[in-house]
Amino acid sequence: MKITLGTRGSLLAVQQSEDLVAHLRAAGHEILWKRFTTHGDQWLAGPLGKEEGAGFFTKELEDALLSKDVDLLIHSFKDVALDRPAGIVTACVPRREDSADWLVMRPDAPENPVIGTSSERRLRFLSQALPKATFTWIRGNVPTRLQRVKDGVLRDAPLHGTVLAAAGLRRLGLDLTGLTVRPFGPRELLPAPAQGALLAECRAEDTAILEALKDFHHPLTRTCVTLERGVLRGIGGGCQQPLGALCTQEPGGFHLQAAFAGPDGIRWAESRGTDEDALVAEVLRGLGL
Ligand SMILES: NCc1[nH]cc(CCC(=O)O)c1CC(=O)O
Repeated sequence: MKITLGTRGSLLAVQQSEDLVAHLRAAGHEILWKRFTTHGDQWLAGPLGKEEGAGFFTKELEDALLSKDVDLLIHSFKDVALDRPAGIVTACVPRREDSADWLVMRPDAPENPVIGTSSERRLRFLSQALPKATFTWIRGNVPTRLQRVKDGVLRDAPLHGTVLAAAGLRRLGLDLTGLTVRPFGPRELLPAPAQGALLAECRAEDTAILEALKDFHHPLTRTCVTLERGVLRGIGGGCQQPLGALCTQEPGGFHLQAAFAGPDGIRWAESRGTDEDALVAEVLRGLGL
C-alpha cells in the first residue's frame, strides 16, 4: 500500500517517525513523506504562552489528513490538542521513550545560572529546585536551543543552561559532550502530560492503515497517556498549562502523579489503583482545581 505521511519539518519530527516508517517499509508499504511548517514552527519571535492556541503545532497537519493530502500523521503526543477534529482517529501509540526532563548546563555555569525555558511548568518547578537560578525565554527547535547553551549567549546576554525532554535529546542523538546533564526525578520536575510519547493518526475509515500499524501499538503507553491527559482535561485543557502529570505501571495497577505549578506554589496529588476514571478523579480532587 502507498501511504503518505505528514509530519512537522523539524529534525525531531523526522527522527522520531523513522522507526515507524522503517516498520511500515519492512512490511512492504511504500511511504511518501510530506513535511509541514506549522504556525508554531513559524512563530519564533517571542515566548510561548500567549500566541499559541489549540493546535498551534498540529492544525495544518490535521487539515492535510482530512483533505486526503496525507494518510498518516505522527506527532509528539504532548503537542497534540485534547480535542481533535471529527473523522480523525488514533492509528497507534508506540512505546514511550524516557519521559523525564533534563537540565543541560555549561560546566562553567555560576552558582546563580541563567536558564533558558519557555515553559511555565519548567520555570515554576525549577524556581523551587534551583532557587538561585534566573530564567529567560528561549524558542526554536531542540538543536538550536542546545547550540545557544554551547555558545553561552542568548540575545546578547549570558545563557548557562536549558531544560529539554530526554526523549527529544535521545531521539536526535545530539552531542552533549562538554555539557553537564542532570535528569530530574518526578518529584523535582514532573514531565508534561504525554511527554516522550508519540501519536500516529489516520482518517477514521482508513482500516488499511489501522491494520498496518497495529503491531506498533503499545497499549500500556496509551493508557498512561490517556490518564495524564485526563488530568489536563479535568483542569480545563490547554497545551501550556503549568501541569505535570505522569502515570506509570506498578505491581497491582497504575500510579498517577500530577502537580499544578501555580503562581503561588505547587500543588501535588497522586493516586494508585486500576480504575482509570477513579485514578483521574482522585488526582483532580487532590489538586483541588
Ligand atoms: N514542545 C516541543 C516538544 N515537543 C516534544 C518534545 C520532546 C519530545 C517528547 O516529549 O516527545 C519537545 C521538546 C522539549 O520539550 O524538549
